[in-house]
Amino acid sequence: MNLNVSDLAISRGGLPVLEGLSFVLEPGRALILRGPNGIGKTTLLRTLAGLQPPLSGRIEGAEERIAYAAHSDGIKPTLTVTENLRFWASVFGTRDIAPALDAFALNDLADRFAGNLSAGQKRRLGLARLLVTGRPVWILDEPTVSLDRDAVALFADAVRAHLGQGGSALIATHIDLGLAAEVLEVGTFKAAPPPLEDFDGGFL
Ligand SMILES: Nc1ncnc2c1ncn2[C@@H]1O[C@H](COP(=O)(O)OP(=O)(O)OP(=O)(O)O)[C@@H](O)[C@H]1O
Repeated sequence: MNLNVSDLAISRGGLPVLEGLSFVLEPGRALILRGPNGIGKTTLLRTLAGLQPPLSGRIEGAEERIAYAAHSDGIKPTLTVTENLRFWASVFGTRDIAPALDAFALNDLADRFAGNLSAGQKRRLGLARLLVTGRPVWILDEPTVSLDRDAVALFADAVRAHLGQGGSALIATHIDLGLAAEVLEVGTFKAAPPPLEDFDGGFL
């Protein structure tokens, strides 16, 4: 099933950010979001994840199918790595956390409290959560922040495996992940600034 986005307009803090955005994300495909800081990539991902409504347009194929990895990784610091993954598995109605531990090289850290992990280790745990969701559409906001080169490679491998199993991924990133993916330049869809209600006042 595709994720279909048609003529989407979105806002943040009451101001329009992007408009006229349309794309299709097919099973087995990855789409990389590119664009300068502040253009609206996070706002777009938040909207697709259902955290805020669009101004207008249509999003089809998102319901109950999206796993969202945001800037904040949402790990529970007083639970161990294993307990975190088991917690998320129970939330999403899945059982097997072993592939997630393996994919992100977390076995040696399995009994450590998540709050005591390094930034990159926490990020690996946050990304491992994707695997226990069982959800097919991964929405990822700068997923490689804090990751070293080996961990970036692990992440790219996990995405490739996910695509190979018929999943899809929409990834906002400033780095080259080495994935066979299309690139969507978000800046093309920058919204026009709202008209000034008080035109003269705008100069004062
Ligand atoms: N909580 C907020 N309240 C109001 N405005 C916000 C908020 N967060 C972001 N913005 C503004 O919304 C616009 C879009 O921000 P967004 O975070 O979507 O950009 P981005 O493309 O993801 O940027 P970056 O590459 O820096 O992560 C920016 O002008 C930003 O300043």
